[in-house]
Amino acid sequence: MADPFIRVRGLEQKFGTQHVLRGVDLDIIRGETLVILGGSGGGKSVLLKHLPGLLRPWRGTVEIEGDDISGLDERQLAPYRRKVGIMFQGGALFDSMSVGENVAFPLLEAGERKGVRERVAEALEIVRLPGQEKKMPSELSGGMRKRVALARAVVDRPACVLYDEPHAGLDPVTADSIDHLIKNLQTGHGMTNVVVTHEMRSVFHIADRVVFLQEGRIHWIGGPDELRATQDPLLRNFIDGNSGEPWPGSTLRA
Ligand SMILES: Nc1ncnc2c1ncn2[C@@H]1O[C@H](COP(=O)(O)OP(=O)(O)OP(=O)(O)O)[C@@H](O)[C@H]1O
Repeated sequence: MADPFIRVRGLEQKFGTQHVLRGVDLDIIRGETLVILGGSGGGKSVLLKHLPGLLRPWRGTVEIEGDDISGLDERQLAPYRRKVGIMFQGGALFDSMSVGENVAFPLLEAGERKGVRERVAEALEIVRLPGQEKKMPSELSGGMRKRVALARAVVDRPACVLYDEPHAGLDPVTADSIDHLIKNLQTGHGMTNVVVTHEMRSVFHIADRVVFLQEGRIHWIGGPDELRATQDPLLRNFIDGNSGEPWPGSTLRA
């Protein structure tokens, strides 16, 4: 098996009585783009948050490059978090800060003082927003906000980037441009990508492997071609966007 950058074993998460993750085993291979699919509320975002230690496992372990991070405190987690950038759901920019200040934020948090301006400029180049440092988030379109969020996720040159629904709220063309950026980070910059999305078009464009999470467990894992051909009823309905409910008048047509 190829070299895993992140290894998840027996991961379980409970919130009160709600058992959200019920034993997830997953290897995230260095340099791949892994897409996580699944129904709403199935635990995709919770799984994503475990990867850089933003949540502590109820049971099980998460390893980054062979080191078990599941028992570490915030200070001990800091070097691992620098290896794993996150583009949060909705972009989550600080509205009172300029684009440049937003992108610089993780570097300043990590105590970096030298070369910050250059690295911010480089990150904005990568997301194809060069020279936009002075703009305020309120002046940006939804797609541009996502790009700024992506620049912030990669400014510290992480080995791996996590994306929580990067296409949410975008038109198909803008969503496609985000896919190009994601793929370019993998092929041009050697990054490992883990993407939670509902966009099937994007899955077939960017994924090397796909994981389908169902009720807190991995129901299916495979490549995009296997996904296209699958006869698994759960996956078929998901791919075809079929809830199984009848349409009004459908009996008349039958
Ligand atoms: N911090 C938390 N405290 C309590 N419950 C939580 C917490 N985070 C998530 N949950 C619950 O865990 C379940 C799974 O949430 P999660 O956000 O991972 O779903 P998801 O698969 O990403 O869904 P969606 O596609 O709708 O975003 C939900 O029922 C959610 O309410």
